[in-house]
Amino acid sequence: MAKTPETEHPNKAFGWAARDKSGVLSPFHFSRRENGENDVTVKILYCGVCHTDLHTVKNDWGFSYYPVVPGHEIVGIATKVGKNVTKFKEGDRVGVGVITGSCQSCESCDQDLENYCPQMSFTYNAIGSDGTKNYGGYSETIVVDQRFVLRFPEGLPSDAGAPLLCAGITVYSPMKYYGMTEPGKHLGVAGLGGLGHVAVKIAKAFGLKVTVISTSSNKEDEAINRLGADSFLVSSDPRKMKAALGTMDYIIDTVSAVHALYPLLGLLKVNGKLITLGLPEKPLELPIFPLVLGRKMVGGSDVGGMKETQEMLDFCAKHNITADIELIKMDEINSAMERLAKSDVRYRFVIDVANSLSPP
Ligand SMILES: NC(=O)c1ccc[n+]([C@@H]2O[C@H](COP(=O)([O-])OP(=O)(O)OC[C@H]3O[C@@H](n4cnc5c(N)ncnc54)[C@H](O)[C@@H]3O)[C@@H](O)[C@H]2O)c1
Ligand SMILES: [Zn+2]
Ligand SMILES: [Zn+2]
Repeated sequence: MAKTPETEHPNKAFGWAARDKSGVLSPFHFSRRENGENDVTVKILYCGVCHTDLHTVKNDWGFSYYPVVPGHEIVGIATKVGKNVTKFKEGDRVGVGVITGSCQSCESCDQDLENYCPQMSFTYNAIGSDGTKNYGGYSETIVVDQRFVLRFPEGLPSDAGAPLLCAGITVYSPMKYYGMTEPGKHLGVAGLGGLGHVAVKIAKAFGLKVTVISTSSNKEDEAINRLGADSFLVSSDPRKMKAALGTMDYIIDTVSAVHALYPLLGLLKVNGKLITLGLPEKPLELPIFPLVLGRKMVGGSDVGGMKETQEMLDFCAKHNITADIELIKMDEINSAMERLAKSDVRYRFVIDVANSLSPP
């Protein structure tokens, strides 16, 4: 008889999955592999809700592979460690982020850039190294090779710290790589959602001057008084956009939908850098004139390697950086997804997995 998600591995597992592009999530029985020699089994406590989870359950990119158990901002407790595991012991608080596998021998892996390995596998909606499908953190447990497990620093709370495992590293890594950490330089953050609000906090810890660029003034007060931004620019206000032309050294663009890059490029100084992190379902138009005439750069970045993710967690613990979260129960996920689609969240939903997920 063909193996089903419930019978392909020896250990029973339970989570919530989307079955089709309606994106509606519902209870799902499946199974997890036996804890191998290099593996850590994690009892999941909290899991953040990233916009990538929403893109995937809705099949925005056309490669969703149902059923999908999303979730890649996972904090939990190690309950089993394999005999070759040196980094963790049972009872340790650990994190699991966006990637759970790579070849471990290519040029990227050798440079601690597993995120750019050609054989990198995502935590969900992907095939793992054993040839079976990966299911993410909207579930009770997960089994992960120790290379892809993070030590969760003592000072970080498990719930508000969970979003750092994707949102945190996704904004930290390009800031480091593209040299966007020089104190006093001016950073624009376009899109004030999960990624954007963490970008503001990390940028302030690096000593940057931060301006949030947003389509409306709704979040202005919070951005400045709660998140610590220095100023707020409403992109739908032509007068303010004109006054801000050529004032920014760098921009981090976290917008999740198709949008124009032209106005953002105009905000950059000569030699300015626009780093796009959002993953809209259709290509963006790249205006060449402002790039050429201002020697500007447009770049991208995909999460970060494991070494840098650990560095980011330690940095956030040291600087008391966490996400601003709305804690939800597992059975509130469908309304949370609807609210996320409308940008109605301050600023990241986190599922209280351990206290709200139980098999029916
Ligand atoms: N590069 C990576 O490694 C990586 C990692 C995580 C997420 N992502 C992607 O980044 C994007 C943002 O993720 P998030 O979790 O922060 O999402 P989010 O929904 O929390 O935030 C997105 C922000 O974009 C704004 N926005 C949406 N449409 C807009 C438009 N047309 N114009 C201007 N602003 C608009 C929203 O108001 C919101 O503030 C998603 O596309 C996600 O898939 C990329
Ligand atoms: Zn994510
Ligand atoms: Zn590799």
